[in-house]
Amino acid sequence: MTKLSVNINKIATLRNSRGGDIPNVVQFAKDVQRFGAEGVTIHPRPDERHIRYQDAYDLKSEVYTEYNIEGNPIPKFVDMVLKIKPTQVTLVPDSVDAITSNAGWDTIKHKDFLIEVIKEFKANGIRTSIFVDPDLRQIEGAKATGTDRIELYTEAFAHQYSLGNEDAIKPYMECAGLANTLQLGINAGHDLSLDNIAFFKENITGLLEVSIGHALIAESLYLGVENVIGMYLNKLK
Ligand SMILES: CC(=O)[C@@H](O)[C@H](O)COP(=O)(O)O
Ligand SMILES: NCC(=O)COP(=O)(O)O
Repeated sequence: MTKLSVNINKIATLRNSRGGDIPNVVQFAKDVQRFGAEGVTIHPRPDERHIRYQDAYDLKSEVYTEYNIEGNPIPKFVDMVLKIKPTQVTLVPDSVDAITSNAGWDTIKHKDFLIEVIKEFKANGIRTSIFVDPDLRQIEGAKATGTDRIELYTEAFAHQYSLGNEDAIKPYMECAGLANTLQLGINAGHDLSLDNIAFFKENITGLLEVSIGHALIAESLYLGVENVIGMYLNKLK
């Protein structure tokens, strides 16, 4: 079964745009869970452009499904995650000024660093996942870090699929096959949408979780949040 984790970054973007507390991020997280989401994902960036560190603390008591905090493991981020102890932490090698996540880890070059930071999170009972490109060498490197799971970075698939290129799924299928052999859990995310999620899901064996935000929030502007979450859940069955 593939769990749907709703990334609520863009709710925070809208909230911050007027300087107040509308829409309320915590209430939105409560509502998406009530509508059937099986997880809530946030990605507090160092500039707090959308999710603030305080949001991460505020959400802890209200997320009763799976709580996934994503980010680059800079000291401030690591400290915050160790204090909150979410269900899962997803490590993403974002640069501070990145407009959005745009690359997976070089799990070979950063092996020693990842081993240490993953060990610390696991010692605190936090499930670990690392954001990776669909590259077999990176999957092998991920196994060496001791991570529980990988998150396949799906932007390349989403873009090519939107152009009609279904072959773009092939690297992801190969990487999923290797991950299953290595007993690495498989998550996926970035630019997944109502248009591409069913095709992705049906081709990826062992997909445990998808985290979806940008498209889901945009689709909800037209179709409604509860309706859209139901549509994703149906496509993930
Ligand atoms: C890692 C990833 O692709 C997403 O988790 C990320 O949260 C998107 O960040 P923005 O919402 O800032 O684009
Ligand atoms: N890890 C991916 C995520 O949380 C949401 O990415 P997107 O759907 O906003 O592109």
